Formats: sequence, structure tokens, C-alpha cells
Amino acid sequence: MAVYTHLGPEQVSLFLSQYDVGDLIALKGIAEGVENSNYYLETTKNRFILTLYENRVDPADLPFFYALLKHLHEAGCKVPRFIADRDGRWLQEIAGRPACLIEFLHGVSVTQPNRLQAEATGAALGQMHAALADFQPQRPNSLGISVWRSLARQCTTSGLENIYQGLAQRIEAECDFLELHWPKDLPMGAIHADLFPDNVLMLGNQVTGLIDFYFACTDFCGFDLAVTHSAWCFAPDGSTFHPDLSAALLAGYNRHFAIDVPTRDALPLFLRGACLRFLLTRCYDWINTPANALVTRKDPLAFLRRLDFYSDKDNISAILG
Ligand SMILES: Nc1ncnc2c1ncn2[C@@H]1O[C@H](COP(=O)(O)OP(=O)(O)O)[C@@H](O)[C@H]1O
Ligand SMILES: N[C@@H](CCOP(=O)(O)O)C(=O)O
Repeated sequence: MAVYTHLGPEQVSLFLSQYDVGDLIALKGIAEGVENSNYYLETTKNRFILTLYENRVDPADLPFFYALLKHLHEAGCKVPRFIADRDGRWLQEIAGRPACLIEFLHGVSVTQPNRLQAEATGAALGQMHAALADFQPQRPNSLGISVWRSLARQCTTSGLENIYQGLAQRIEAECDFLELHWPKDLPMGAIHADLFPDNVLMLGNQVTGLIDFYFACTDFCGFDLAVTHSAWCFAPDGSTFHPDLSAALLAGYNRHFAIDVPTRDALPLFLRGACLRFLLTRCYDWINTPANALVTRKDPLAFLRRLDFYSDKDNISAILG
């Protein structure tokens, strides 16, 4: 459960008194998520999410996320907005943590997506990339290729070998390969960078919300597509690839965003890079998550299996034609 900072109703009621959102009638810690503490709140007027920023979110980045969500909302994308208090402040502090009150969106995250849901997600990602073409603010990707090798070293050889024998060397070799071939001059834009099924809210086959923009950054759109592909088109443990979901996701995306040829040519690299990024952060968390943290660690090897799959040229040809 991702509740690192515990809050009581009195504390939250006091916090809410700065806003014009009614009185607290229900407060619940949210089990899902790994990065921040999230609470579900009901007031006499509405429902909200209260997020306390922990772990990897740097408060200095919050204005970027605020501007991004505002821009996307104004462009008609289904994303939650930050709520401002009576004085117009959307960034607050509670229990010593930076915190924001956020619009609640209806919907649930699917765990076994079907073809129509994959297509709707591809479409939502394409719409988002199209809407962000004129978004100016920038944020470097703090979990991009420039940090992968140092992240691997922070995991230490023995830490990685405890997870899987041969993993340290496999990761080192993948860093060598990707650093050598990674494109430099492709078009960049703001990207979500973590559009896993748990970050897409759906009602039936319709997307009702894209959430959790806290890894959003400026990087290649093709990398975002690769992250989403790796997250949506496999069984969760990475053991089985679902070609029907892949075709649907790419079709949905292509309907809304025209990918340029150099980006398309770089997709095989981006797919491998996406796997390495999540393999590394999952390894780091596997090794470093304190035993008493109320959070479920995610299996790093699920992304090693995906990496193996994307490293096979025949598999790539079957995906991209
Ligand atoms: N705006 C929102 N509307 C509805 N539910 C939300 C919203 N934001 C977060 N949630 C719920 O909280 C959970 C955790 O949020 P998330 O931002 O993914 O956390 P983390 O950043 O810790 O991974 C989500 O899976 C979802 O159930
Ligand atoms: N999506 C990442 C971990 C980040 O978790 P999220 O709940 O913030 O999406 C992974 O699966 O490794």
C-alpha cells in the first residue's frame, strides 16, 4: 500500500478549511501506487484525491506538472486538475510534505486489457502527444538514458546478482548497446513516461482519465510510445506477448499522432530502452525498499523478459512490419 505518511481526519479537515470544497465526510488511504502517499477524500461537496509527494518527486518539478495538466485539460484531454485554495494556491504542505488536492476522476484501471481498451489507450496517448506539440515548459528526463548506467551501479553487482544470476552483466551490456545507438536528433516533446495500465482510468472500453504524471518530462515521443507498448502488450510477468493488443495500441496511436520516419526507425531501440528503464528502477526498489514500507515491490524480471523479447529482430519485425 502506498501510504508513507499517515494522516488523521482532524489534520485533513484543517487542511481542507483553506479550500472552498465543503467538509470532510470520508478519508481513505489508497492501496495502489508506489511513489507518493495518496488519499481518497469525500466532502459534503465532492470527491478528491490528496497526494503527498514522497520518494522520487522533487517539489521543484511540481510547477511543470501543474502547467502540463492545465495545458492538457484545456486541450480536451482527460486528465485531473490541481485544485486551488481560496487564495489561488495549488501547492500546500501537510505533515511536513508538499501536497496537492487533485480532481477525482471516475474509472478503474484494467489488469487484463482487451483489444478495444488497448486501442483507446493508444488513441489517448496520441491525442496527448498532439496536444503537447505547442507546450513550451521543459523538464529533463531524470530517469532517461543518461542515468541508466549509474542507476545500475547504485544497485551494485551483488544486489543485481541476488535478483537474478547474470543480471549485472546483462544490464551493463544493454547500457553499452543503447548508449552507442540511442538517437540524438529526433523531435522531442513533453511525454507521460509511465503510461502503465494502472495510470489509465477506464469505464468499459473508454478512457476516462490519464493520471500519475509525476515522471512526465521532455523526451522523444517514440520513447513514450515504447513505454506504453511495453506496459500494455504483455502478460504482467512479461512471459507472453499479445500481438492483438500491440496492433490495437499502435493503430489507436497512429490515428491521432503522425509519427515521423526517423522516430519509427528508432522504435526498436526505444522499446529496449523502456524495458531497461523499468528493469532498473524495479531492481533499485527491490533492493532499497525498507521492510516496513506499506508498499508492494514490483517484479524486476517482468521487464527483463520484455527486454529479451524486444531484443529479437523477428519479434520486432512482427510488431512493426
Ligand atoms: N485523479 C484521480 N482520480 C481518481 N483516482 C485517482 C486519481 N489519482 C490517483 N488516483 C488513484 O490513486 C492510485 C495511486 O495514484 P498514483 O498517482 O498512480 O500513485 P503513485 O504516484 O504513488 O504511483 C491510482 O491507482 C488511482 O486508483
Ligand atoms: N510503473 C512503474 C512504477 C511506477 O509506479 P506507478 O504506480 O507510479 O505507475 C513500474 O511498473 O515499474
